[in-house]
Amino acid sequence: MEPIIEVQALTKAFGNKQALRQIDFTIQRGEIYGFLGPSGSGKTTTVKILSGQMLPTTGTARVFGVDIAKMNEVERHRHLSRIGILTDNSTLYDRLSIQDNLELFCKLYNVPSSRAKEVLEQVNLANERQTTVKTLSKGMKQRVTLARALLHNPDILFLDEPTSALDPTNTRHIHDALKALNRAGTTIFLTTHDMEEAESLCHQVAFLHQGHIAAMDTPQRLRLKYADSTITVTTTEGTYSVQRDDEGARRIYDWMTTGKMVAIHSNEPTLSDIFIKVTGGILK
Ligand SMILES: Nc1ncnc2c1ncn2[C@@H]1O[C@H](COP(=O)(O)OP(=O)(O)OP(=O)(O)O)[C@@H](O)[C@H]1O
Repeated sequence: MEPIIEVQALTKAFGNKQALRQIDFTIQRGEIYGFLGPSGSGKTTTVKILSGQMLPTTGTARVFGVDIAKMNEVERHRHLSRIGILTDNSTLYDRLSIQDNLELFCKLYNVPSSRAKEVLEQVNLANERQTTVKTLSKGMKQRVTLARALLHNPDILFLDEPTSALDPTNTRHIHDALKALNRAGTTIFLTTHDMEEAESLCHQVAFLHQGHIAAMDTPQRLRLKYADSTITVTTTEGTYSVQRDDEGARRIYDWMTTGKMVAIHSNEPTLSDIFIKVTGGILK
C-alpha cells in the first residue's frame, strides 16, 4: 500500500466560519475515495485544498508525499501536472466543437492533439466529437469536461459532485469511465451526496458533517458495523422480524421445512441510513 494523500488535523476557517475541523484521512494509490456530505459540509473546501487552490488554516495535507502548503514552484508545477480536476466551474468554449475544445487544452497542457480522440473514447463521446458544445446537454458537457480533465493522464482525479443533476444515462457513462480509469490505475477522490453513487464506485467512504469526519470505512464494513440484528421473514402466514440467534434459526428452519417460507431479507442498512444514524443529519 502506498499512501498518495495523507491529511492530518486539517482545519479551514473563513473568518469565524469553521469549514473543516481537524479532519484526518489517508488515501492509498489506486483507491476510489468518496467524501460524502450534505451541502455546506466542507467537500469543495477539501478538494480546493488538496488540489492546491487554497491553503489550509492549520494541519497538513500531503499529496504525492509533498506538503501542499509548502510546495516550491517546481513542486507546484509537478503537482498540477499529476492531478486532474472536475468541478462546477470547469467551463468549456461554447462555440467550438468538442474536438476543438479538447485540442485547445492539449496545447495548454502540452500534450499531443491525438490525446483528444483517446479521452473522448474514454467517456464514450468519440462519435460526437464534431458537435458544437453549445448544443450539448448538461450531461454530455460534463462528459466533455471529464475528458478534458484526463488529457494529461493524471495520477489522481478530483471530482466534485461529478454527476449531480445528470440523467441516468450520462451518470452511467461517467461511472463506467471512472471505473475503467480506476482499473487502469488512476486514484480518484470524489465528493458526492449521492449514496448510491458512493456504493457503486467507492472503495472507502468518509461521512462529512459540519466540517467533521463522522465515520470512515469501506461501504461493506460500515453496513456490517451498523447492521440491525434482525432478519425479515415473509411466510404464508405473515411477515416477521426474527432475531439472529438460536431461536430465530429454529423458527426459520421450521418455516422452511414446512414449506411456509416465501422470502427472507437481512436488514442491512443503506449508506443513507448509516449517515443519518451517525450524524443525525440527512444528505441533500
Ligand atoms: N470562500 C468562502 N468564504 C466564506 N465561507 C466559505 C467560503 N467557501 C466555503 N465557505 C463556507 O464553508 C462551508 C463549507 O463549504 P463547502 O463549499 O466546502 O461545502 P460543500 O460540502 O462543498 O457544499 P456544496 O455541496 O453546497 O458545495 C460552508 O458553510 C460555506 O458557506
